[in-house]
Amino acid sequence: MLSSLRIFAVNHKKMSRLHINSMYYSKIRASLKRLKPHVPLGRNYSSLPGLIGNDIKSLHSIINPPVAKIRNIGIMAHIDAGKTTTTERILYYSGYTRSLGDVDDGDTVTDFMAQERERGITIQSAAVTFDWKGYRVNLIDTPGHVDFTLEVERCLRVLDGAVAVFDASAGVEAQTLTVWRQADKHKIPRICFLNKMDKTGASFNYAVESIRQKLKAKPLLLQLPIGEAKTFKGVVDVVSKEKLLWNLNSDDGKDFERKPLLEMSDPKLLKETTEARNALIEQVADLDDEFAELVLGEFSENFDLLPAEKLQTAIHRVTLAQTAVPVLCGSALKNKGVQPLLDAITMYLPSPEERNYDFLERISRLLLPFADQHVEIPSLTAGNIALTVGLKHTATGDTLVSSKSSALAAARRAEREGEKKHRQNSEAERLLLAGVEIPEPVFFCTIEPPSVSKQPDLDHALKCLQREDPSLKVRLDPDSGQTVLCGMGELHIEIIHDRIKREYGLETYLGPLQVAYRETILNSVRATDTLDRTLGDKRHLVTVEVEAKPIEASSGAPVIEYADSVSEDIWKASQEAIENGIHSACLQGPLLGSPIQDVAITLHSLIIHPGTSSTMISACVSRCVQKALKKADKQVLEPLMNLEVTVTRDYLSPVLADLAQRRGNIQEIQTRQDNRVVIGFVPLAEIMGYSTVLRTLTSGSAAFALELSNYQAMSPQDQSTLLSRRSGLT
Ligand SMILES: Nc1nc2c(ncn2[C@@H]2O[C@H](COP(=O)(O)OP(=O)(O)OP(=O)(O)O)[C@@H](O)[C@H]2O)c(=O)[nH]1
Repeated sequence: MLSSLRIFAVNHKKMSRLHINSMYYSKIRASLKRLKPHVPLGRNYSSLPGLIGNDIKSLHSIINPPVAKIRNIGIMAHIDAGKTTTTERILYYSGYTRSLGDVDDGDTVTDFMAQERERGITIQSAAVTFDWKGYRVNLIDTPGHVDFTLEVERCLRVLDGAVAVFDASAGVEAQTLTVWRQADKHKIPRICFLNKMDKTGASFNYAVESIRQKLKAKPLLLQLPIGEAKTFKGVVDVVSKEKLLWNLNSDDGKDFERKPLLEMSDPKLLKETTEARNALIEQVADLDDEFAELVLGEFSENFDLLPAEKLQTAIHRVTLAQTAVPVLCGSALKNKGVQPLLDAITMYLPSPEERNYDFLERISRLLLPFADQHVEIPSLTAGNIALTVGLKHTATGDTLVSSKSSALAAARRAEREGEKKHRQNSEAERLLLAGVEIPEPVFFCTIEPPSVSKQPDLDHALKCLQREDPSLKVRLDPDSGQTVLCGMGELHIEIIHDRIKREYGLETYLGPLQVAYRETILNSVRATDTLDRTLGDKRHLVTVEVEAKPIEASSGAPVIEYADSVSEDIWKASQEAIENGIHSACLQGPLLGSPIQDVAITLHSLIIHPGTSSTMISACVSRCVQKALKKADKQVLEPLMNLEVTVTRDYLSPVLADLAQRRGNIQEIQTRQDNRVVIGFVPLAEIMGYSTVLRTLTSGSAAFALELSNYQAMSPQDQSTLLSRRSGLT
């Protein structure tokens, strides 16, 4: 039996890139961060003889701990909330590193890609393994950019728990909402860390309230801050009624003192803490029957007598059940509050055996990740995260099983389950880890190799990159024969271009970046077509009649219907050829050559001469559908983005005036401390290069996040401007 050795499939020629590596980003907002000079890796890692160089610390972390002492966790957040800084502190306090890395200096462990160090952003997830008080923690730091959720999603499916990091001055921001929903989907227990408590405008209560309101979660306040913003100096542990103060003379935050709160020295804080503890006990009792029984029986008279361990065990159960989320606070940058966060990770987040996985897998070669360093290991117990190399056909989103026979057994079971479709939560579903959802790319551009002879090298590079990053799509333009890259945003394509150069040594040329439009039709139309061709001594003859009609917003692919007038025997015998023809016709609409969506195609008549090949049937159906689409009234659909701009009050007016010129539709302007948050929609075509404009308009003080909302119909005027521009008339 097996399971829960979860494996990230990574396949790449260079060992240095054997990290969890699918990428996913757009993050126009990222470019608002100041560019940083490349800083070579100069970190001081503890070393052990016999391991790769001096870079990797702990040999003891290679030895397998018991499963109950393993924590597989991810760190997730909105961009800039401080995930990487928090991870750096965690690595330092756990002894993994001997000096503190700084995102602003470009020398963090987990942001090890050259582009990450240069830009000060997280692009790929990085995994690190370290030990904390007898526990093994496998931790993944994920990117926080709002439109690039795939990398996060890819990680979430192998995690047992997650830490959601918040900027305490901003509360819940756009990307937090997105990843929170993803974590809900994968049923990941979470704890919240309100970071940046030292920052001007930091507000514990505001951030907690936004967790309650926006995430609809029940926060369990396990800590209270001592001071806020400039006065922040430590935290109170509500569970144990102790105060934790960081030694002002210790510049790395390693030294802090933990003291019980006393009536004599801290009467006010003690009163507040007792109230908070009582409220916490009541809240947990409300969510956990076992704890309620304990509290109402033995301790109903005086909650003060309830031992901290009993409360902690109940909080662990509630966290695992995901009925509430523990909340802690601190300042990673100022080195406060990170050690209690580590304690909470081991105490409240589940071990792999507490989660339901029913696999165990074996593979030939296993590696333990230490950011960009890797150590080969002979074996690993269930519940760990590891890397594997050399897989030729496995791509992101696949589930690996131990052998062909176990795969066949799984398939047989899945088949049996498929027959009992009415049963929910089938065996088949449990056999496979949830796949990743791959959003549709919204940008594309052509890419050319330096010379025709290098085209195979470029094809190979793109094939490898696509396996790592399924959000990157590559297709061949049928008219020009050029290779077309389709990606999630300007930066996504820019980084792919850069990686092809750095990792595959190919200097490629990108065409101008274009928005991925879609097309649809507005009325029903019919068309007929006949294909009559003799090849050699064989006659291929097909006649078809189809109807194309608009339908309510669908998933994108055309809905295919067969009218009663066509005999079932005839269409069933050629179903694959017919549907291939319809799909290929809908890939290129008549207006811009963009994919057609929200249409149904009905086959009304089909006459096939005996001996006609399926290629000819496909070709005839495709031509006929294209004829119908051409006859219909047509409509261009454009990607509409959710936009959130955070700007200081002084710059609000110019930002709004600029958005009005970009066909922006403002829904709401929120007040967040001294900032205004403009929330609305804007067509993607109008927002290209927005980071530079916004930086100029606001002297670099604003930030924005973008996310695809939906495809919307363009107004007749905008559509005709676009079509004239495309046909070179304007
Ligand atoms: N005042 C303050 N600033 C912080 C704190 N933690 C991080 N920062 C700063 O916030 C910025 C973003 O920090 P990162 O650690 O890169 O944030 P991130 O969430 O990893 O960002 P991405 O990886 O790009 O998603 C940096 O300039 C940090 O120095 C904190 O506790 N207080």
